[in-house]
Amino acid sequence: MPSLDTDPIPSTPGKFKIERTHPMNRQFYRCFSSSSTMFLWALFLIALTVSYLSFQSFVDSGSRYLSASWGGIQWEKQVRNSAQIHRRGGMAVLVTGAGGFVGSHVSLALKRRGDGVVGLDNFNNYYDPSLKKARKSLLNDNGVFIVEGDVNDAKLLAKLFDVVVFTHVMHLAAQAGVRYAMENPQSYVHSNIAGLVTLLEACKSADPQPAIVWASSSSVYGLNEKVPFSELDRTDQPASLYAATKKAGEEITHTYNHIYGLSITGLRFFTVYGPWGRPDMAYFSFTRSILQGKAITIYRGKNQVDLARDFTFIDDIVKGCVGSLDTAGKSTGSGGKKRGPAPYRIFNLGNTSPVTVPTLVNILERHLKVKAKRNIVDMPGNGDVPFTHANISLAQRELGYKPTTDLQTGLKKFVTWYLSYYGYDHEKSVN
Ligand SMILES: O=C(O)[C@H]1O[C@H](OP(=O)(O)OP(=O)(O)OC[C@H]2O[C@@H](n3ccc(=O)[nH]c3=O)[C@H](O)[C@@H]2O)[C@H](O)[C@@H](O)[C@H]1O
Repeated sequence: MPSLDTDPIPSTPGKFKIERTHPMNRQFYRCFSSSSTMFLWALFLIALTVSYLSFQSFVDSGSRYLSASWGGIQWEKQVRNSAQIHRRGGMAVLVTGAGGFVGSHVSLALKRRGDGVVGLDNFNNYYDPSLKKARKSLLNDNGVFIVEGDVNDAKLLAKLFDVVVFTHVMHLAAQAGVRYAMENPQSYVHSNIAGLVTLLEACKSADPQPAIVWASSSSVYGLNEKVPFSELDRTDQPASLYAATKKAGEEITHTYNHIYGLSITGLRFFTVYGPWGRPDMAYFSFTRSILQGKAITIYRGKNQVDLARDFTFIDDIVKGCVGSLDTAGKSTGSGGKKRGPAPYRIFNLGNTSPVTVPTLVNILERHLKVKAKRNIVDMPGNGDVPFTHANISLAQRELGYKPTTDLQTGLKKFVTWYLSYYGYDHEKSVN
């Protein structure tokens, strides 16, 4: 029999370090040599662990209670007021990502026509949170209350559905950005997969169930080369993790439609731009750099072909979102049980006229009256696709969707907003 003093032999050399037994350790081993002492020690350790764990859970629940930014009578009153419907046949809509670019515009449009709107946003710092807070304050001035919280917070969602009978959910909260997925892949799983499932679980259990309209993405077309992209084209070749999570969202929502009777409409947005936009997007960051006199990097595709996007103006996208809410059929389930088939729809929301990135820069130069310093580089393998181009006939037919703003006009509106928001103090225009 090997004694306690014998060195253990590692099964995989190098996996753990062999410690020479210290004289102090010998005493420690002797302590355990009698079985009754060992039993007492074990009891003591168990008691210690149990009291530590209960203390931890007390601290956790206490701090959650103290730091929770939602709950309470006043909070519920704000939520109810915001959800008030002020037109006949109006809807009560929960807008997730309401502090975001598309979310803030859609919330305002719904509120202005008399629908009830409650926002939800976690105000994360993917880009300058002060821009999100400024959107929040604009919405607040227009009677839209944004709850600060995450779509992964099932308790918060349950509470919201408890306080308000939402007829619709406009789900826009997401981790956006194609190239950032290589830097922070987990954030895409957290928001676009886990967050989506948490939200669908809440919607499935709500009684009555709301109809759901949510943001998919043009990026699901990935390496598809058939143009223009139609909803029937293949979407099984994503070029980025962002695209893959959006594609997964389309499959996940299909499951909830199939099993629980949730009414689902997925919208494939094509590179949305405009006032109050996202600072991480090319048109926005180019504007900032041009004004600051910094060089901009323009990616170029294979064989020196310019990249192109079907840039779509925010007002057109808002019309598509509102049209989707207006035409969404009802969910059929209740109490988590399906009572019959419910609609499952997917639409492209694009502009149908792709423009190359260098042309986008030319337009910005004209509007800003400043020459850009261009640094043209080959497109790195970072998830980008060479071009996008939407076929919108389905959305035209079913939603009455008809984009009316060309890139020239839309960028003019963006630049006007940019200069009024950031002024000419270019140092202020941080990311
Ligand atoms: O339709 C979508 O579903 C997506 O649209 C948007 O993605 P993209 O179409 O990639 O927009 P965006 O980043 O503005 O790059 C535009 C062009 O500029 C090029 N580009 C970009 C940056 C740069 O420094 N240089 C450059 O040439 C770049 O190579 C590209 O050709 C949303 O961000 C995304 O969240 C998602 O909603």
